[in-house]
Amino acid sequence: MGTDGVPESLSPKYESSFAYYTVHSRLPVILAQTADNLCRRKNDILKKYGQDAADELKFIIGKISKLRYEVQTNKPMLPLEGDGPDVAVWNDELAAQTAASENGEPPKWYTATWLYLECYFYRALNDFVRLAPKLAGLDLFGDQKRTAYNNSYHAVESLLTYLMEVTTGLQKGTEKDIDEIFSEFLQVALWGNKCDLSISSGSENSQKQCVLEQLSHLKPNILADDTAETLSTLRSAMTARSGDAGRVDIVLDNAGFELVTDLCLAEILLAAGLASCVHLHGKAMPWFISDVTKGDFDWTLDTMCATNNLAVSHFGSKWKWRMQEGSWMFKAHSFWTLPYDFSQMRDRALDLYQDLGQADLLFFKGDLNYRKLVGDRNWDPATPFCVSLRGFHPAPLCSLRALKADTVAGLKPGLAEEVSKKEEKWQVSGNWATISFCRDLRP
Ligand SMILES: O=P(O)(O)OC[C@H]1O[C@](O)(CO)[C@@H](O)[C@@H]1O
Ligand SMILES: [Mn+2]
Repeated sequence: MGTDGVPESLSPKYESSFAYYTVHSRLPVILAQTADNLCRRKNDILKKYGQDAADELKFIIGKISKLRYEVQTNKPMLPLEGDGPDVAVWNDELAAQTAASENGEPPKWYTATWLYLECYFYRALNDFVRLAPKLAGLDLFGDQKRTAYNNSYHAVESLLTYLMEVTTGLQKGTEKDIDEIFSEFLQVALWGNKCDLSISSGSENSQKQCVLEQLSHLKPNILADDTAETLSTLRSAMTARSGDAGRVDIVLDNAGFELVTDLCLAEILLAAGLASCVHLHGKAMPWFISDVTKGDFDWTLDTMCATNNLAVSHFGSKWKWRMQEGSWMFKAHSFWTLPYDFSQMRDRALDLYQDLGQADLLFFKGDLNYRKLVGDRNWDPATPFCVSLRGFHPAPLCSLRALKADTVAGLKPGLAEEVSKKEEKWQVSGNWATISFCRDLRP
């Protein structure tokens, strides 16, 4: 516990931690597979970017192998060399951490904080691409993300067929209870977070079964469920505006099946009259393998439009239309791909903090967003979720997360101990989840 009452940051310096396992076993595998993918895709890439980009491709592969060596041998992190509006921020942060360290040395792979080193890892990969101007825009994980969507296509079909039924029912006014629908689609978006590519070190990990059939079976694995408070806060905000629905934001996580589940939630919010517009926040660069960029978002809608399943193509065109008419908006602020936790947002990106403050409700999807919400710290799991936010509160917020990192707050006292008896690796297996809400920071 630090002097400020906030527990220590997670770090690979603790050998039994998931952070250690990540640096030791996951990151080197991700690098080897990324280099391997580039070699295998060489012909396709050169067809797209031109044969004269061959040297640059070789250069990137060389940089990736060098990074792998540096991670495995615990070398210090190096300043970024490429361009990008965030380079100065990254290099200033590296200099600040170097100056603040006991021996005046830069952070190293096995001793830095986990959040910083893992964010640096993905930013460094992007740096390599930025140093190769002929390959500008190349997404090192693009292929894996598209494969993940294609492999989950049957689950996408059943989910969107069901969404069509529900939204048609809502239009006719004969639908089931809105509370029930909201809760159902919240759980769909929650479990959509089970299948990201980073937890499986980039290997195929897509949703094969229909998620709807699994909801009741998965329900006991939701360790905190603040669905009712989330919905009632949304309704109170509307009542305060004499019934007018307002803005809801979704801070997205992964492309593929999870993105479709998040867009279903966005559609339900509008169709049920719980929101008048939804702002979707994606990433400004490829991030943690599967995170959604604007390119992934557009590809998903285009691919949906081109399929011959009625429901899938219907929502593909409807969602494109939503983007055009403005009931949906896609944003990619550079703060989401910086190494800071969200308690630092107000100081580092006041514009984003103020923008989020315009919403009635914020959804934060996934594990990394959760880690950034709680500062990636070693909390006692019974710490109230609002306390773990350490002052971050632009608007009422709800996190939907499958546990894939060893940090959690907001659980009832004793629950963590109970679950650990059922599954030893419960904090990182993705089998358990939380729906955690914070209305305001006052106790
Ligand atoms: O896509 P998500 O849910 O943010 O998960 C990202 C993954 O990356 C990590 O944050 C670290 O590798 C894990 O905790 C998690 O498995
Ligand atoms: Mn992710």
